Amino acid sequence: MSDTAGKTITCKAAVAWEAGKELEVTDVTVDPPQKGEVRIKIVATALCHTDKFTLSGDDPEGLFPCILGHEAAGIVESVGEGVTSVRPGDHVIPCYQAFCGECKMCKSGKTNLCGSVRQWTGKGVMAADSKSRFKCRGQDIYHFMGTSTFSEYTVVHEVSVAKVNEKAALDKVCLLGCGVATGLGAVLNTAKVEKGSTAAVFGLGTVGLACVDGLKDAGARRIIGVDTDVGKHQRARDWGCTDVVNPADHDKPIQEVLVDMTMEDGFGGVDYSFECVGNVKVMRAALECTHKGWGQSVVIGVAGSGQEIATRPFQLVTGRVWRGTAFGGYRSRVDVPVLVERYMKGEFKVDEYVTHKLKLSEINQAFQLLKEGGCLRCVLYMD
Ligand SMILES: NC(=O)C1=CN([C@@H]2O[C@H](COP(=O)(O)OP(=O)(O)OC[C@H]3O[C@@H](n4cnc5c(N)ncnc54)[C@H](O)[C@@H]3O)[C@@H](O)[C@H]2O)C=CC1
Ligand SMILES: N[C@@H](CCC(=O)N[C@@H](CSC=O)C(=O)NCC(=O)O)C(=O)O
Ligand SMILES: [Zn+2]
Ligand SMILES: [Zn+2]
Repeated sequence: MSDTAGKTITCKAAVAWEAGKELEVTDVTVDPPQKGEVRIKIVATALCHTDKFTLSGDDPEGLFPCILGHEAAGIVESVGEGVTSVRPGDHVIPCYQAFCGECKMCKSGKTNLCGSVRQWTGKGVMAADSKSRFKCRGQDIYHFMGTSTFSEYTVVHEVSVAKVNEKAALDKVCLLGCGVATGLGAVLNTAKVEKGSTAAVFGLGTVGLACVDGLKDAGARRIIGVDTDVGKHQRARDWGCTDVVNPADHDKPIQEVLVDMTMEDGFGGVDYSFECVGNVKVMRAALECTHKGWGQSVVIGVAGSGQEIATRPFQLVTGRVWRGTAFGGYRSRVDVPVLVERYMKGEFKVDEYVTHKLKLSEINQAFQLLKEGGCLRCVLYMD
C-alpha cells in the first residue's frame, strides 16, 4: 500500500485550457480512484498526432479544459474498490480503447471497440459518478480518451489498463499504447494482409511506418510509401518501403500514378492501402489506388470536424472495399501485454520511433516538434 493511497495527490500536469493555446504545466489535484478505477503514476508519455489534432480544436469530441495524452506507460499507485486485475506496483499501459470482455461489443468477437465506458470517456468523465478526478485551482478538468497521460498521476477505468512485463522499458513500450500498435494491427488484424501482397501506405509518420513494419512481417512483396514531406522518404525506405512517392512530383492524381506503377497483366492497383494522414482527399486516393475486384483500403487517419469522404460508388461496385480501424483492431487489455512480449523478443520495431526525448515541463516544445515534421515520437519523462 502506498502512503498516498486513498488521498488526493497534488502533482504536475499539462492543462489544455483552450483549443489552439499552449498548455500550462501546473499543479493539479488527482482524486483517489473510485470503484473500478486505477490511479497510475505515469513514467513516460509520448505525443501522438491525435493529441495535436484535439488541441487544435478540430475534434468534435474535444472538451476544454482537459488533460490530453494517451500514449503512455506507468506504475499503479493505488486501486479503487473491486479492482482485481491490477495492484499497486504493477507496470501498466493505459489504453484509450477499453476491453471489458463482457459487453455486447466485446462478446461479439467481431470488434475491439468495447462499449463499457466509451460514453463517459467521450464526455471527459469517469463512469462511477460522471465526474472528473482532476481539479486545477478549484476548477474541474476534463479527462481525455479515458487516459489523460500528460500528468504525473492519472485515474483510468480498470477496463482500460493493460498489465505488462515489468522488465519492459516503460519509455519505449508506451508507444504500444497507440501509434505503433495501430499501424501493426491495421495490417495484421484489420486487413489481414497475405504474403506476396502489394500495398501502399499514405503518410509516413509513426502510424504509417508501423504499417510498413507490419507489411514486412506479413510478407508483402511491394510496399509503396507516399508522403508529401520528402524528409520522410529515406527513413521509409530504411523501414522497408520498396518505393517511395511524392505526390507533388506528378501531374496526375496520385491514385493514377500508383495504378500505373503496379500494372501487371493489364491491370493496376495495390491489393491493400492504408491512410495514415487524416485527410479525406488522401482517403479517396487511397481507395482508388487499390486493385479492381479485391482492393481493400483501411482508413486510420482521423479527420477534422465536418470532413466527409467521397468517391464514385462505381469504385465499390467494382469490388474495392473501404474500411477503418481503431487501435489496429487490438483488444487492448488482452493484446497489449502480448505485443510487449513480442517487442521484447525483437519481433518488431519500437525504439526506432523515438526521435526526441523531453521533460513534461517542455511539452509545448514537443508539440512544436510534431508540427515541424522531423519528429516521429517525442517521449516526455516526468520531471
Ligand atoms: N485510427 C486510430 O486508431 C489512430 C489514428 N491515428 C491518426 O493517424 C494519423 C497519423 O498519425 P501519426 O503517424 O501520429 O501522424 P504524423 O503527423 O506523424 O504522420 C502523418 C504523415 O502524413 C504526411 N502527410 C501529410 N499530408 C499528406 C498528403 N497529402 N499525402 C501524403 N502524406 C501526407 C505527413 O508529412 C506525415 O509524415 C493521424 O490522423 C492520427 O490522428 C493515430 C493513432 C491511432
Ligand atoms: N473523437 C473524434 C475521433 C477520434 C478518433 O477517431 N480516435 C481514434 C483513435 S486516434 C488515436 O490516436 C479511435 O480509435 N476512435 C475510436 C473511439 O472509440 O474513439 C471524433 O469524434 O471524430
Ligand atoms: Zn494516438
Ligand atoms: Zn466491453
